[in-house]
Amino acid sequence: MSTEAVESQQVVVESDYDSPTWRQLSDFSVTVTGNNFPSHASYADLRLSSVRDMGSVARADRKVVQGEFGYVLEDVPHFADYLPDVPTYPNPLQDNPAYSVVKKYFVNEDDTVPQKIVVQKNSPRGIHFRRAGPRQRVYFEPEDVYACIVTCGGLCPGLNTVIREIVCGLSYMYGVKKIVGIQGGYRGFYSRNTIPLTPKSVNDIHKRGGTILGTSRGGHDAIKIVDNIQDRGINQVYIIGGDGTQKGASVIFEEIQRRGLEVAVAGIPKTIDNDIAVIDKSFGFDTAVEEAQRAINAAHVESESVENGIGVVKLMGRFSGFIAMYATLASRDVDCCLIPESPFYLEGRGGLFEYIEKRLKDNGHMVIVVAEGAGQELIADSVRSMGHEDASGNKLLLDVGLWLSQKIKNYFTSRQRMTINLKYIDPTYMIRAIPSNASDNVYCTLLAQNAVHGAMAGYTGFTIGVVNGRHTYIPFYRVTEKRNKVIITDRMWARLLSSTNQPSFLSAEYIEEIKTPREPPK
Ligand SMILES: Nc1ncnc2c1ncn2[C@@H]1O[C@H](COP(=O)(O)OP(=O)(O)OP(=O)(O)O)[C@@H](O)[C@H]1O
Ligand SMILES: O=P(O)(O)OC[C@H]1O[C@](O)(CO)[C@@H](O)[C@@H]1O
Ligand SMILES: [Mg+2]
Repeated sequence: MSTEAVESQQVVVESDYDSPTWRQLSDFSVTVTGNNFPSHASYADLRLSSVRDMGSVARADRKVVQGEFGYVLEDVPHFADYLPDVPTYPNPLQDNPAYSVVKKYFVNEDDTVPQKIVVQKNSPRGIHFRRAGPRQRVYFEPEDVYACIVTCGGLCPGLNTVIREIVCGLSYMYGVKKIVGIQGGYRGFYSRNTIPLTPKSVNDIHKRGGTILGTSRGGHDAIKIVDNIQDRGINQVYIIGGDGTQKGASVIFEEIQRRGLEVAVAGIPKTIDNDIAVIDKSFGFDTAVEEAQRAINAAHVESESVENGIGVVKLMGRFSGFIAMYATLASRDVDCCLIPESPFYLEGRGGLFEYIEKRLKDNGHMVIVVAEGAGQELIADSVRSMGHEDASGNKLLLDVGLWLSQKIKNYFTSRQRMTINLKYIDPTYMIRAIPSNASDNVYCTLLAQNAVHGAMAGYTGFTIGVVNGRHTYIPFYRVTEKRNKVIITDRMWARLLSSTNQPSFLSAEYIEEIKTPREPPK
């Protein structure tokens, strides 16, 4: 990087991420001089001075570096930000025979990955994340590392693969010997014994579904958890779980930082629903879509074997319909896909019943895929809402599959409209409990290895994720502040609609409204 380019870099502390476009605080930005990207130590100094200048509006937990042409690096914390005197060591990978012939194995310290890859000639370069991978120097001697792994939230194919590859990555790449598993999710830190993990003990766990460590919802007590980490002398914490888990990991990291501990906290995002923001895809999703085909095939075979057969398949997806959408697109046997993001209605013109009737008349059978979070507002209208939450505070859903099946049956039996033959298939937990497929296994391996490289290099308070095909370290707040959802005005949903030929359930006014460009604010 040239000196001129470096001289124009500025460090700012973001004040308000809730606003749709993030605000540039030029009054408080600091020009970085020197002949390299900000080193961690100087960066920390700049960051803290910015924080002081900005008083109460500053967010000390966010590291944002600005460069030319609208370049923004949303960086992750590093030990050097709050522990300036921590010694560093050469990366032991340098002497690893497996990597000895690799020409450029270490990641350049300055490498970052853009979030937005489709750009126009004059558009700003936008948000970037720090590229993941091994660094020349590490912040731990292998014999000093005491690592732990915990899995939280619901099951997902690939959990065991990630556990296996963290253990093997730490052992084979860095020579780490002390690794333990925390049993039963977050509460296991303070209520259960740890289990030792070695490459031998995890050797074939990737062939099994579930998590060998167990998991749970609720039970997140940051003080007790960090007390336990401190008491045991653990200095690397690998936390595998969904959005709730990553929020919990962020709180643990803050407490660790507040206590000034040299403990790296690395999150590995997990969710079968694929609803974690920023990342291209979450592990286990491919496996889920593949396994869903079996249920859809069964529904298709059942429905086409009888007169006016209807197969209803419920798939997971509490807030996002990605599994349902991809499983539908993959199968081609699905006539209608219902997801939480696309409200639908049953009766009247353009409604679901009208479509089913037409489809049965034309084809003699049909398959409906419904994501578990779809139509919840319709069910709540007709059934008294349970209004319950699970131990983590997630709203418990009403069974849309059962409800929909009953509604369809009622519709066709009332006034002797048509004799139908409906089969309802709920494969949700069968899909979640299987081992990951080959492609997810590779994906899990790379996530685990890059999480290990990050922690060894002194990065902390990060989630490892693939952004535009590249592994990156993403600040926790980025993956927890919102959920990834199917955008029904994007091309992918249009592709689905054109493949199933189902109604969009959108009113003509709504379609007109989104097509009309809005007046820019004066
Ligand atoms: N805002 C939060 N702050 C601290 N801890 C949290 C927060 N939200 C959730 N957790 C903790 O994270 C753990 C997992 O959360 P949750 O049960 O919501 O699953 P998840 O990680 O979102 O995965 P899933 O995709 O299965 O929902 C629980 O132990 C819960 O107590
Ligand atoms: O029954 P559990 O374990 O609470 O999990 C159910 C939820 O977990 C998820 O699979 C997310 O992990 C959701 O799709 C589903 O609603
Ligand atoms: Mg969740």
